[in-house]
Amino acid sequence: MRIDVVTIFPEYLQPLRAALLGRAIERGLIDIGVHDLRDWTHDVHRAVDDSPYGGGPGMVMKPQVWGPALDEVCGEDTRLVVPTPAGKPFTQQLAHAYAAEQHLVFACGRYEGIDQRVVDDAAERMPVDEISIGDYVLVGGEAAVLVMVEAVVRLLPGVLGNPVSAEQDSFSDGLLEGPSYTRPEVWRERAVPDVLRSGNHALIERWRRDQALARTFDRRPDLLERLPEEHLDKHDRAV
Ligand SMILES: Nc1cc(-c2ccc3ccn(Cc4ccccn4)c3c2)[nH]n1
Repeated sequence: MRIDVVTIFPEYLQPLRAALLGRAIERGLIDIGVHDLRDWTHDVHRAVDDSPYGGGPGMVMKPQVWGPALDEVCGEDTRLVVPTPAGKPFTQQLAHAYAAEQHLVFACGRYEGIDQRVVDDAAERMPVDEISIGDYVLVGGEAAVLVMVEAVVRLLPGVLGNPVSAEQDSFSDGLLEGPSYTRPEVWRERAVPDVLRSGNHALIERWRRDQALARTFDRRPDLLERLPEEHLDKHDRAV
């Protein structure tokens, strides 16, 4: 998979080259390109924004700069992803869909966003998704891209040391993950739940599912409403 990011703050994307993602790049599992949008400006001031038509606060990013940038960075098999507070929600399901793509290009806006004609024009040549990572407002798209790239790349074969955990993720079975424990057995007078040291794998699996159901019910009841009917057995309903 190839990922390209267009931004006026290329340095903001440096974390993509660290740790797990950095190792995935070194191992050739992904290629990542970060491009400075100002490389496509034409004026001495390298302007990327202008006042909004219709008035209102802030500035809007110029189509004459974004257009040529995306023309050059995007290719035949590109999916363009544009982070925005007004986007469709980014979910684990969407992360899996993106992990199957050949080429993702992320367009990082700043100010009040990018002139809408840039998205409309690109959508005539490629799939374009306007995506929100949550119901809060950031200053620009870069932090959203770091989140999405991490969620996508960890799903690629060979990236995670323990691939099983990608399937057992929170959300993968529709529930939140329950609590985890490691040594020591007792820490600040708090003991690890006995069942986890019982060696009885059926009991452990049942306890973990009960914990996941209880936590989901408490923190994200909306996820339970979305679960397909057959997803909960009669024991689950009793939890
Ligand atoms: N889930 C998300 C995504 C964003 C996001 C993504 C890209 C941009 C480019 C500019 N801004 C600031 C801004 C503020 C006000 C209205 C429009 N945009 C962004 C914010 N915020 N929250």
